[in-house]
Amino acid sequence: MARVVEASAVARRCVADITAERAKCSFPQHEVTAVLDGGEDKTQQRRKIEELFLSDPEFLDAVRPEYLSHEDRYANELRKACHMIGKFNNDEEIQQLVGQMEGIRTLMGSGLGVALTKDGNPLALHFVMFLPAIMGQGTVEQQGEWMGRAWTGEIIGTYAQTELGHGTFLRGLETTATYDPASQEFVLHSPTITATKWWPGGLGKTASHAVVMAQLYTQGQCHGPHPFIVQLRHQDTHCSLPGESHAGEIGPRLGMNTNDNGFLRFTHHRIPRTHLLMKHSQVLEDGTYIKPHNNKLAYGTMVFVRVAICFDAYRQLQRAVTIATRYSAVRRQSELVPGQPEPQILEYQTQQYKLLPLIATVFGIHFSARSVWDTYNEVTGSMQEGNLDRLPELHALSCGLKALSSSDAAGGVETCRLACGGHGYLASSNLPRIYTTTTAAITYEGENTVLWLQVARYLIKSYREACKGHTLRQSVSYLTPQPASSSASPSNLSNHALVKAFRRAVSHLVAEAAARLQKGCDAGMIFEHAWNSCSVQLARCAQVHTRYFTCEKFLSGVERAEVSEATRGVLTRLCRLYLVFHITNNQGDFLRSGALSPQDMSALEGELAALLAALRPDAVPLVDAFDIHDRILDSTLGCWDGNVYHRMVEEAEKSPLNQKDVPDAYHKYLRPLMKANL
Ligand SMILES: CCC/C=C/C(=O)SCCNC(=O)CCNC(=O)[C@H](O)C(C)(C)COP(=O)([O-])OP(=O)([O-])OC[C@H]1O[C@@H](n2cnc3c(N)ncnc32)[C@H](O)[C@@H]1OP(=O)([O-])[O-]
Ligand SMILES: Cc1cc2nc3c(=O)[nH]c(=O)nc-3n(C[C@H](O)[C@H](O)[C@H](O)COP(=O)(O)OP(=O)(O)OC[C@H]3O[C@@H](n4cnc5c(N)ncnc54)[C@H](O)[C@@H]3O)c2cc1C
Repeated sequence: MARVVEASAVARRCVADITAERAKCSFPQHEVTAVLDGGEDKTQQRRKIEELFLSDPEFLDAVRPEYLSHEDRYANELRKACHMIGKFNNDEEIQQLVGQMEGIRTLMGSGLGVALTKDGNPLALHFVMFLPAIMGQGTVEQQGEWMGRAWTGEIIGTYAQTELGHGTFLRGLETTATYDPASQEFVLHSPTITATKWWPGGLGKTASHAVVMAQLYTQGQCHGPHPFIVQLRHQDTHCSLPGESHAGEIGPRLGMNTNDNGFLRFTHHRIPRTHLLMKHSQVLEDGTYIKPHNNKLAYGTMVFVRVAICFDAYRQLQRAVTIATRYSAVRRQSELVPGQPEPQILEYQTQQYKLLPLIATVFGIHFSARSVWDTYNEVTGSMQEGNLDRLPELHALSCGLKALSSSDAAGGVETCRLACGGHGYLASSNLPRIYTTTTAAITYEGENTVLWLQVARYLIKSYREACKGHTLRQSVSYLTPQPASSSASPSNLSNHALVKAFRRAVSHLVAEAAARLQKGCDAGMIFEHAWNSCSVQLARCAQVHTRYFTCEKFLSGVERAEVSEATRGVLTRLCRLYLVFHITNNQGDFLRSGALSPQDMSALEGELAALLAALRPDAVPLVDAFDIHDRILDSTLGCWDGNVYHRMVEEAEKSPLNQKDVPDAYHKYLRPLMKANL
């Protein structure tokens, strides 16, 4: 009984601490929530959908997934994923709320969808890549043939591109699709072990179909990687199709273990000619190849997914920083002043330095991802009308923001874990799972270093064009060399002056890299070797350019937001923190280019400390404004009421090892050892 009384005193203290934080709020929280949701109506809609799904007992887990076997874990997540589709298909209210067609995809990828299927959704690839591939790469007839069945879940697909030997270098894929005009079929074949498809999500056991990327051969010529629809499993029995294709799961991974990532091999597997997705390029019955307007159009599905990943990174970081910030308001440790009560760890400036820039980063990713999404829609809209002019810009923007958001989010989640001390290492904090999910995005859909180099390629090309006097696209127009008179240090350090300083720092970095590249070529290196010898510097150009892009979008997003002065105030402080944090962390770039002076840096470092102090009272209110339901956070450390210690103990008690006082393993292994010498 004494223990219970003591425990509830602790609970009362924790709850009191977090409640006191909420009283400090300086802004109307619903406005920040609405900014992030895209309007108050969207907030209401999201909450309603969450309520409809979270109140459904089918989405509850009988035990923590970590305690299940590999197979049971997969089955449990598949059960929930299928129930999610069933619920969507059979409930008109949900369909209206989420939107008839796109809705189910949005739902699966939303914070809610990701939280319901905790360790990876076996149907994710179906919605995120298989359907978009058919939409983006199929003709109207092909869409008619496949889309309806795919939306309802009659067929389940994946996107099988990566092979054991090649992921990054698409032109190096080895799977072949050779056209046979006699039977009007393509013959799919994996000529070597390294041609085995490896990694596609859902390929192991879930998918009945796949979009397979293979080298297209016709009339004796190879035309590069193209997308083909391939049936993998029998429509009634779900058995593998005997002999000609062989699929399976690749085994346990760092995380996302219920995505049944798979392998696939073909042995002269025949598919009809019409299974080549022919929106951009065609093979006629006699084997004649019709070229696309641009041979990178076959890579379109990846462009879409790279943009989608930015939103995912945003949501994962939101969850992690909510957990770590709430916990930091409840956790008390050490003495700030000897003899005085232990402070909340959020009082330590170093803790604020870990968390507040991450709260700002959530907004930075939000505003820039929205902007890239708008660009994606504009560019794909004009591509429908045959105008491909802005495709290179979209490619560079989507590569840059995918790389920046995934690395910021993964680094940020790890910082949040560290900010929770030992308890952040517990599965029940949910930080390990959020981390393993987030860090995967650094690798998939284009490994980040490789994507940085794609951005650099665009920057150098643009810079060279600017030097020839050509006009550049808006996102890189600042690379145009400026007259010397415009390069004086800023007269003030306003937000706009700092964004301008970013522009100057990137321009300088790009000009230096271009000069070094040229020097290599002038010294007799072939361009590719010169490029490789500068690639560390080139990747850096891409990173700073993309950071500049996020700063610019953050600032314009805050300026344009239709909110009260109090909300604009807190968002402006966050934006300022984001700018100052990244500038003071990368001083070399700004000092070398003369964009800022050492005196400016001192002033900004002083301001950084002041910003942390100014934002400290709004830390918990800001993460509260992310409006993440406790079930979606799924964390003993991050729960709304702050009752952390009770939840931790409650979760620990559920461990299967705690169900028996003496485990069977004691009798089997430990006892013989302990009693060996008796
Ligand atoms: C939930 C998610 C689950 C995960 C799923 C997956 O991972 S699925 C698997 C995901 N896998 C991956 O993501 C694989 C990552 N790898 C790749 O995407 C490509 O192989 C590559 C881009 C690295 C190089 O490709 P390459 O060797 O063929 O090309 P290159 O370097 O010789 O450049 C030639 C020109 O093409 C341009 N261009 C390139 N891409 C695009 C595009 N999409 N659009 C428009 N343009 C593009 C480029 O800018 C350049 O233009 P320039 O300068 O000549 O005017
Ligand atoms: C969780 C997860 C899910 C996935 N899901 C899918 C899926 O559904 N479908 C699918 O097809 N694939 C999938 N993949 C595969 C993924 O797309 C590839 O792993 C990714 O594109 C990287 O390719 P890679 O593995 O060949 O790495 P590699 O290219 O071998 O990278 C290894 C190292 O080499 C470096 N490197 C390689 N090329 C260059 C270069 N040109 N310049 C400089 N450095 C270079 C990289 O930077 C990296 O450091 C998934 C992967 C993971 C981890």
